[in-house]
Amino acid sequence: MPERRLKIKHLLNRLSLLVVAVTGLIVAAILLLSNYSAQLAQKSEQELLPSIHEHQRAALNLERLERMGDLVAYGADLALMRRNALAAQVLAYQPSFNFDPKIQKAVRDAYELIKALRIARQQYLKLPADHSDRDQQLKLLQQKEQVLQTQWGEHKQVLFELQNRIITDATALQSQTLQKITQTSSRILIVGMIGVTLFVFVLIVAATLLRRHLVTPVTDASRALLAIESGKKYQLRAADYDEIATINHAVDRLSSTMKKLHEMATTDSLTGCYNRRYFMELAEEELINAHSKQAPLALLMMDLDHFKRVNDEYGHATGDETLKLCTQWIRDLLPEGCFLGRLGGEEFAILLTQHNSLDTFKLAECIRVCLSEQSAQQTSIPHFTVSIGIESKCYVTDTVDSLLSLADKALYQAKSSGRNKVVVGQRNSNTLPVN
Ligand SMILES: Nc1nc2c(ncn2[C@@H]2O[C@H](COP(=O)(O)OP(=O)(O)OP(=O)(O)O)[C@@H](O)[C@H]2O)c(=O)[nH]1
Repeated sequence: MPERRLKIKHLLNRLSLLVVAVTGLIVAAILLLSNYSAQLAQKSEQELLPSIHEHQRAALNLERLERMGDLVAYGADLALMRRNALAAQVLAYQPSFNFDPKIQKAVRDAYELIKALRIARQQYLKLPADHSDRDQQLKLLQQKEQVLQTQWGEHKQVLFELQNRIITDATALQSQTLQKITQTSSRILIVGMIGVTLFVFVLIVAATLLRRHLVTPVTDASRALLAIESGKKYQLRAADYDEIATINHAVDRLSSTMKKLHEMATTDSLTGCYNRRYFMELAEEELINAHSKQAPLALLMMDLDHFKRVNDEYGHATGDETLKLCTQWIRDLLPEGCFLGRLGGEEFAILLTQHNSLDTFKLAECIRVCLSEQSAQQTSIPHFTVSIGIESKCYVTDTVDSLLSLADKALYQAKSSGRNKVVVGQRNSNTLPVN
């Protein structure tokens, strides 16, 4: 049953939804706070500011009342006293003190005192010169005036304290308003900062998810394609999304197709060893390598003796089986760094790297003897022998073709001198071990 995966568009939809939701929340929070701040400012303007102004006005009026009282209590001009007493009356009964009954009472008491003081002063100043008991009356009026002045002095103190309280209250109201506005501004700032942080966080989460589920798998797939192109190994992680799974599946199929194609292009279908074209390519590379590193390199040409007879006497199928077993046994004998190629028919070539001449000769002998022995023991095929010609790289001018041609000549010699032999090429034969 195929695994059920989400499509990439679902991932993108979810991420978009997340970003939109978070942005909406942040905008809503900022709008709410801004609205609250605006309301607060409006409230301050409508309620607190008039109240502050009322307090400031009351404080000023109290000061004016004190000055008026002083003019009445200690003045000598009756007209001026009368005007001030009238003004004090107007002031005492105006609504600017209504916000506090205690102040209202103190102001009205002040007016009553001012009124009493004006009457006492008037009586004192207007006492007729021919009054029968003038001295006595003056003394009494003076005493009364003094009592009232003392009372006025005490009441002025009360008014002064009230004035101070009003100013303190007004200042408190002012700072309270400012504090509220500052608090709201700070809240807006904090919410804004939290919002921006949240938004950045959501963006990071979105980027991480996109990277994990989209960018990395696509990058991996592209790396895998490059690896397939250069014949290297690759590894793909399990896909979380449908489209990525499809890409990974296509990459795997491409890889196995490429492997099959490469195998078909490089190997011989009957024996599984390298075909002539690929063997020649490998030999070219190894020869260049050996030249640059001054390393030894040898070529062996091997041919099955009288193979035609095998086909003729046992049939083509047995001939094929013989070729298969022959290559299998040779492969088992070859050390690391050696390549076996089927050049055609029953003719094989072996490329040996990192082998000196003696080792090469020994290996060729070993192959010859082993094949003969193993085929003798094998019941499914007839006994067979092989002839081998060897040629080693001697000069920088040596090419794969020239080495093959020289090894072929050595093989021809092996055949013509009786078969089942290893013959070293003429260039190396006088100094066996070769090279
Ligand atoms: N069964 C089978 N036979 C093949 C194949 N390729 C070539 N041959 C046979 O190999 C034989 C080669 O014979 P020859 O070239 O005359 O040489 P030989 O009989 O081995 O004799 P010498 O090489 O001189 O020892 C031919 O009969 C080819 O038909 C193959 O893929 N399968």
